[in-house]
Amino acid sequence: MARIGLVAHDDKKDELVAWAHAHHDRLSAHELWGTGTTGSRVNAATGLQVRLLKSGPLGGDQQLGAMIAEGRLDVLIFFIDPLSAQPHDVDVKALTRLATLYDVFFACNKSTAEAVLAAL
Ligand SMILES: O=C(CO)COP(=O)(O)O
Repeated sequence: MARIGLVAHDDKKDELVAWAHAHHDRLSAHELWGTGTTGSRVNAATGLQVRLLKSGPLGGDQQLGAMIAEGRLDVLIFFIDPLSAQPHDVDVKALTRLATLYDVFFACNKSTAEAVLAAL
């Protein structure tokens, strides 16, 4: 069982929800964590039990970063929107930096998320 963080920027939330729905059975075998809005949407649409952190712009990205730094998260699935500026860009950078630094599985698009999930 892996500990997986799920996050998506607003324009990518539909895509992440659809991906989680498509992989419900596989994902249900893992411990799921999510930023507030993303996690709530996945829970409502799929019936999965994502444990909710704060919304990303209110500290949820940093909570996931802290989990990575403390060795409490194995995988980060973060559907990033490359076409929109984010008001909390510094938090996004901090999270992606820690995911890279601590060498956790880190998928920022759907194709990579498919590969990571298949590898778990
Ligand atoms: O902002 C986010 C990632 O940077 C995601 O946060 P929400 O899931 O709360 O929208």
